[in-house]
Amino acid sequence: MSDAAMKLVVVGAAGRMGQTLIRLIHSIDGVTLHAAVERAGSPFVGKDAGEIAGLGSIGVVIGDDPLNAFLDAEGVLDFTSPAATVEFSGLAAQARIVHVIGTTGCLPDDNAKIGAAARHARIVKSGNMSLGVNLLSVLAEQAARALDPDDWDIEILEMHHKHKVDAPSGTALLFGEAAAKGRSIDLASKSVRVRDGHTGAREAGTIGFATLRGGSVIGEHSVLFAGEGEIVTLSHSAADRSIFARGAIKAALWARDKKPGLYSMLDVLGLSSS
Ligand SMILES: NC(=O)C1=CN([C@@H]2O[C@H](COP(=O)(O)OP(=O)(O)OC[C@H]3O[C@@H](n4cnc5c(N)ncnc54)[C@H](OP(=O)(O)O)[C@@H]3O)[C@@H](O)[C@H]2O)C=CC1
Ligand SMILES: O=C(O)C1=N[C@H](C(=O)O)C[C@H](O)C1
Repeated sequence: MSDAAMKLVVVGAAGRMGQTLIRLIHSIDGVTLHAAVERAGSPFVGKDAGEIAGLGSIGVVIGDDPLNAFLDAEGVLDFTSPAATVEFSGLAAQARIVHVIGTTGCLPDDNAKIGAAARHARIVKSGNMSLGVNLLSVLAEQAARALDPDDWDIEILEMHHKHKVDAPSGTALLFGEAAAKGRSIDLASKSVRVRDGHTGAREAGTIGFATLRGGSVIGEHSVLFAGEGEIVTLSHSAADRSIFARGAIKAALWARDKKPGLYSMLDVLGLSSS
């Protein structure tokens, strides 16, 4: 593997995560900001990425041509939108580079296209890039395996800032998948994502989701195991977006010498059980 700093592109450079990534790349060794990209027509195109991220000028101007940015880069860090991420995965495959995907809200059709791109790109995708959440997902899987579904109900609660556009959060779904794996069930057929009106009693074995939105909350998640007379709660609080950015950079460096394929943060962190 090369000793030179890994050349990274940040797409969605002016967004909440894009700015956080640019600040972190600037402050650590082993990675360098090769290019920064926003959508064509964005008011941030042509501006210095460091100025937008609050660093002052760093000499990297935000562009709107992702393929050109990817061709001489080694990896792309992507916290944008599902449509943009699908496009970027195809371009990352063309450029044969690492694509770290933090974008949430992808539908099955989007994931199929991302999976196809992973034949040529090294893709790491996760609904949450933090160490804490990924560790907690392993614990949620273990708890779900240990607790009888006839006696213990699983509910997943999340709260995020008022600007978030997808629900449930990628992290809530990650916890849901972990709990479903622990119970050896299919999440899609067992999840209850909305309750309203006369719902009837709770069906045993289902996994419920509840979503709160408001203010500037970065990310609060709880996985509740509710039994007769007791509740076990696994919870995670994000106090700063740098936990996600740090995970994304770690993922890019990890994937640098891997074969093309679709990987998760559990693979990156050595927490994968299968
Ligand atoms: N996995 C994880 O650990 C985390 C995941 N996320 C996820 O990351 C995503 C982004 O979150 P956040 O940073 O808060 O959102 P923001 O809306 O602040 O940032 C997204 C940025 O991407 C830009 N963008 C959208 N489409 C394109 C495109 N085609 N080309 C270039 N840039 C584009 C947006 O521009 P414009 O405004 O013009 O559309 C915007 O600047 C969400 O899906 C969120 O859930 C967030 C935090 C952690
Ligand atoms: O949109 C966000 O902000 C976040 N999105 C991710 C999610 O959907 O879980 C991760 C984190 O919670 C912040």
